[in-house]
Amino acid sequence: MPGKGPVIVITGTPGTGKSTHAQMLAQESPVPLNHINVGDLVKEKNLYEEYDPDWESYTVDEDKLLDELEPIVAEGGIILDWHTCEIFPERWPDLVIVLRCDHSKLWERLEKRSVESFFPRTLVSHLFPDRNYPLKKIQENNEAEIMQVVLEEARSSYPNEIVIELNSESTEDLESNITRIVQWISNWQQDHST
Ligand SMILES: Nc1ncnc2c1ncn2[C@@H]1O[C@H](COP(=O)(O)OP(=O)(O)O)[C@@H](O)[C@H]1O
Repeated sequence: MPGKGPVIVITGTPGTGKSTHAQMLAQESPVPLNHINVGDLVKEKNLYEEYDPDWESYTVDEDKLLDELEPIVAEGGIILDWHTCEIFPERWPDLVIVLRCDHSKLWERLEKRSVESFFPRTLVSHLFPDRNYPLKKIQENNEAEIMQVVLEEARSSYPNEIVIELNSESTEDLESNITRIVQWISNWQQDHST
């Protein structure tokens, strides 16, 4: 979709490094990119139907979310950072990055979001609201990563040539991924300058 900059979707199972990549990319990109953490936007703007405290998750109101994002996407120059991507219309993204991570490493990362292994669940939400990440959610996300759910979703929703799978297991991966995406943005910029 043409605009002042490309529309880049960064997706992947929770914990694969989407926000880390998006923040770094926003800093290093040769064109200004506005990082939109879609999960945060859903909470801030109440774009959900209900909240499930057991799973610590929101059922997103997809119509409301798309209405909110449409004018922002039309402007271009954005990174959409979310653990799913198939609801975004095919015409939106110029590039879809799917981050991947070895499942045992991913488990360790997600475990850091949870203190449930040390304290009873009923206490956790009161004492540690920021680390109230249910163990069953770690399991679910781990299985999803093994089954490459997000990758399949991206491949079935967008043309193959704009879907790129990148490993995100180390800082070396992070740096080389950012270098590669920055190069892609420079090419995009050249192709779109008149
Ligand atoms: N490529 C990487 N190498 C090392 N650590 C990483 C990498 N990507 C992410 N992390 C770490 O993993 C954790 C989850 O990253 P985050 O960006 O919050 O994931 P997401 O946005 O996909 O949920 C953070 O502690 C982050 O520092």
